[in-house]
Amino acid sequence: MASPVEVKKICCIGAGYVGGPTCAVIALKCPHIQVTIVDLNQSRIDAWNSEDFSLPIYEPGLDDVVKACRGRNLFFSTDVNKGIQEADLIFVSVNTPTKKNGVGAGYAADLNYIELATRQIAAVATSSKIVVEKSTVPCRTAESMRTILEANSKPNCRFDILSNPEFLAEGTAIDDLFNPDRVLIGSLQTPEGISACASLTAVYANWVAKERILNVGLWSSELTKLAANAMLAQRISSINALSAICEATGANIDEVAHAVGYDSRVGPKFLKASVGFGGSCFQKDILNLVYLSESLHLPEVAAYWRQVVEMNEYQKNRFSKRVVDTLFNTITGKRIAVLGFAFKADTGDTRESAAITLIKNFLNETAYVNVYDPKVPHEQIWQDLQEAIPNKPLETIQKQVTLSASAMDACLNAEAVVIATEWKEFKEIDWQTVYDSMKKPAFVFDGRLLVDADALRKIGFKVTSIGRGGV
Ligand SMILES: NC(=O)c1ccc[n+]([C@@H]2O[C@H](COP(=O)([O-])OP(=O)(O)OC[C@H]3O[C@@H](n4cnc5c(N)ncnc54)[C@H](O)[C@@H]3O)[C@@H](O)[C@H]2O)c1
Ligand SMILES: O=c1ccn([C@@H]2O[C@H](COP(=O)(O)OP(=O)(O)O[C@H]3O[C@H](CO)[C@@H](O)[C@H](O)[C@H]3O)[C@@H](O)[C@H]2O)c(=O)[nH]1
Repeated sequence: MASPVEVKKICCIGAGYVGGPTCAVIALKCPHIQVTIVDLNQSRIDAWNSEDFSLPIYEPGLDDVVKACRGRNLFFSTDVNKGIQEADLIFVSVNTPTKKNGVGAGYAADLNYIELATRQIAAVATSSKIVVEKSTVPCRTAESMRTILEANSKPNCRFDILSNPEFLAEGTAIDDLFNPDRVLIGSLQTPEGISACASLTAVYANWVAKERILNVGLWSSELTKLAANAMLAQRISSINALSAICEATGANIDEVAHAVGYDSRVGPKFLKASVGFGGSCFQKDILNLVYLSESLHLPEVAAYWRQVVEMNEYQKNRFSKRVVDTLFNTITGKRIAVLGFAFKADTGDTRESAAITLIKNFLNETAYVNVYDPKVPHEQIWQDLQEAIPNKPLETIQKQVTLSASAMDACLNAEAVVIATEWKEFKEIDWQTVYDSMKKPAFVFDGRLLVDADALRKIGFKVTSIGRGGV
């Protein structure tokens, strides 16, 4: 094996939900390494550099990490070329959304941002680099990156490509990065590939135990990321499918999940029934896996994974329908308070949030909707609703939707409260005051199994929870 390069300067291309927190934590844990995070988006970089630390993403504990190292060994910049030129190791952490047009539209990952970043590395690098795929990509993307880099490299520039997918979850990103279940590094099993892998392993070894750093082949690493997300999402769709049976039979999904999860072969995590999973990753990565399976002429495999996403759509629509059915089969002209807009608690991210589908369905039934979320900016909510309902002008949507300043405000004069995100503050609301301010009968629909349904019933609410008999 060639002796591994000691990494002294890291550049991360993409200052988003992954690049920002991941590389900020590397800077914190490796004070001897200079870390520069670059992005084309000027306003995002300005926010990362803002004096009052109003960072572009909300993530508990992130501001402390950035405060500890920004200006010391952590830098944010729009000068992508300089970042590339100076680094020994480059993380490519750009977005890989689902393709909207062309071959594979609606399923395949859009690799345009990966390709542009790779071409930029090839064009401006004047010394050898280790290039690390951090973004989630289809299996064998590293091969395309290598072809682009090798076809465009200058003399004496060598590029070694690694796959190092990220497993952090939003809302717990800092904790996940401090104490990862595992760090996965995929490399070609050549002397150079193994040496590059050793260089990156040495970076993580500053704070991650060696036995948690897994070294595998490149393609296994790329596929593991898709597989991990598919299997996590599959658990949620499985428990959500069972929640429908619970509602029809009088069984209680929390009791079923608890008892099933007690089996050590199953385990208790990711068995919380909900109004449906959201987030930028699960749906995108499963559709990516579906596309991969179809491209490999494995239609049964594709159908198997597609069903996980279909079950999720069913769950969101089934929940909205239960709201309408319970409110005497019509919500026309009725006011519904939707508590939570983020796809999960402790994040301001709304990508693929179940709340968007619920609100769209309520507006379709010509209801009025009050929305409150403690972290999602109002412009984001308008943007998401406009994208979800492209056939209605924003002004029309705004006639039906009010953005409220608090949960209490949202519930005022409403006929029903729908809990779409499991923010802790919704558990702690003064529900008696909410009840007093609502129209009667006052309904609560708990899409997150968050509140104490029996306590609310004692106040007078009619309560319907996912996976339980209602009212
Ligand atoms: N969000 C998560 O929790 C999460 C977790 C694990 C993996 N991932 C994966 O990580 C990748 C990034 O996700 P994200 O949520 O951070 O995306 P994001 O959209 O928040 O950030 C991506 C950033 O890359 C920038 N960018 C794109 N092309 C660029 C270029 N050529 N040069 C410089 N900057 C460029 C964009 O401006 C954007 O700010 C995706 O592949 C995603 O699937 C995301
Ligand atoms: O028991 C559960 C667990 C989660 N969810 C929902 O599932 C979605 C995703 O939650 P979570 O996985 O916690 O957040 P993400 O930030 O989307 O993280 C997932 O996606 C990331 C991006 O690929 C991966 O890195 C993480 O490992 C993976 O957990 C959210 O809407 C949750 O509310 C449930 O409904 N029930």
